[in-house]
Amino acid sequence: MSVKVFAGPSSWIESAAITQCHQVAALDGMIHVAGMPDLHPGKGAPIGAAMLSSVLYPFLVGSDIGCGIAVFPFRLKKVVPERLAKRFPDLDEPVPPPGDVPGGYGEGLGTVGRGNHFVELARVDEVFPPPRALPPAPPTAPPLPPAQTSPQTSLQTSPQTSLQTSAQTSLQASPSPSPSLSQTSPLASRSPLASPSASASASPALAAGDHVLIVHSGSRGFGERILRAHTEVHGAGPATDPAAYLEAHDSAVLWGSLNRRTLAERVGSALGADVGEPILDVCHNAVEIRDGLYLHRKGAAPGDGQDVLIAGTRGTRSYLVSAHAGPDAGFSVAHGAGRKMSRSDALKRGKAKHTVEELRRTPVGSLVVCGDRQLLFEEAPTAYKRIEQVIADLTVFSLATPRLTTVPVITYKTADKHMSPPASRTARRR
Ligand SMILES: Nc1nc2c(ncn2[C@@H]2O[C@H](COP(=O)(O)O)[C@@H](O)[C@H]2O)c(=O)[nH]1
Ligand SMILES: [Mn+2]
Repeated sequence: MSVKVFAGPSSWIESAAITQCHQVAALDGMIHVAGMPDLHPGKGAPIGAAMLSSVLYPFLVGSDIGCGIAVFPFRLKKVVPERLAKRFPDLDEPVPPPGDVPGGYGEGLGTVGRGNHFVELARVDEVFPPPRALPPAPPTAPPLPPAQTSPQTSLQTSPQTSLQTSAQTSLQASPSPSPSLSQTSPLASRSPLASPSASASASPALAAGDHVLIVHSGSRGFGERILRAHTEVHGAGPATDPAAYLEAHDSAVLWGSLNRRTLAERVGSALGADVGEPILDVCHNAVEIRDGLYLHRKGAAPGDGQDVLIAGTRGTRSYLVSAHAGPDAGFSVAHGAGRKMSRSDALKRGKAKHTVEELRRTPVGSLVVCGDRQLLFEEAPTAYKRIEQVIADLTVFSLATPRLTTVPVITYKTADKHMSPPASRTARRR
């Protein structure tokens, strides 16, 4: 029941998020809570955290089970952003599901979903020279770098804000997951997505100027249905039948991945692009079984020996990193910049600060396809923390090594009826 937050003295972490980490640490069976530098408060549980426990808690994964970020090589003959933005298909309209869709859940396949989800055409910007040798994941807790001690003082606004303390509540004996479950769960042995830590670090064959499609989406209504079935009976309590929850969870993880591929194919075919196999597809809301324990991740990417795209915002760079996090960090890294403002604050402040036109063309010159004005403000780049700070923290704490950056060209959030595709404009003229 320890809590450790990987944020340096210059990083701003809301005290409410630290409080949530300690509340989670006090749960029965909880062993360790690792907060990432993009840590921020969520609904009842922190976002940007990896939580290791002998007890399985579905609410710690949340409703968007299987949400993740995939990066696809996206080869286009000519990139004229204004023209391409108009050709994006309506990604709020689902496609017919295949017969063997995971979990038999057919609704909403091929849709991006609202909120933070997005499909982004991005350009590879800076490619960093390869590191000489990646440090292996430490077998035990590494000594703290100097930066780790300072935030303890800078964040001491409440008794619960110290960054590495033991939770006040003592660990109560709780049943460990049965060994047979750990061995037989699909999570223990199946696909790299279902077993996030299993995937190897691949060197992406990308060069500056190449284009990629970044797809951030989850399991839409499927994950929500799975969580609701649990919470309606047990609220924030543990899963009484972990195997049943895990079976549904694994289907949602696969569904999320299928959805990201479907989105990439839809956009590829509408834009006339050649879409390759994903360079990476990493799920940041899931539970992994590790040494017979449950490692819950909510807004945290598996980070022990694999590449991860850490999203910035639609108006800043994103970073592809090689992750090498150890047990202290819950074998995890950040998944994004993390929200700095609540949606309502972003809306209120944004309206005073930005025009809609400003938000449709970002400071890096990229275009935003978003027909929903409110979402434009809620998701403004200024609503997020600085991605450079997140990456600096991951680097200082030896959790990740930056490999390259991407810069947005077109970010699709939701259909914009003013930007109809050429085909429908032609149809209307007839
Ligand atoms: N490159 C972009 N990144 C974005 C955009 N909108 C949000 N974000 C980042 O994604 C993470 C994901 O958050 P999650 O908790 O919903 O999984 C978020 O922290 C932002 O940093 C965007 O349009 N483009
Ligand atoms: Mn997500």
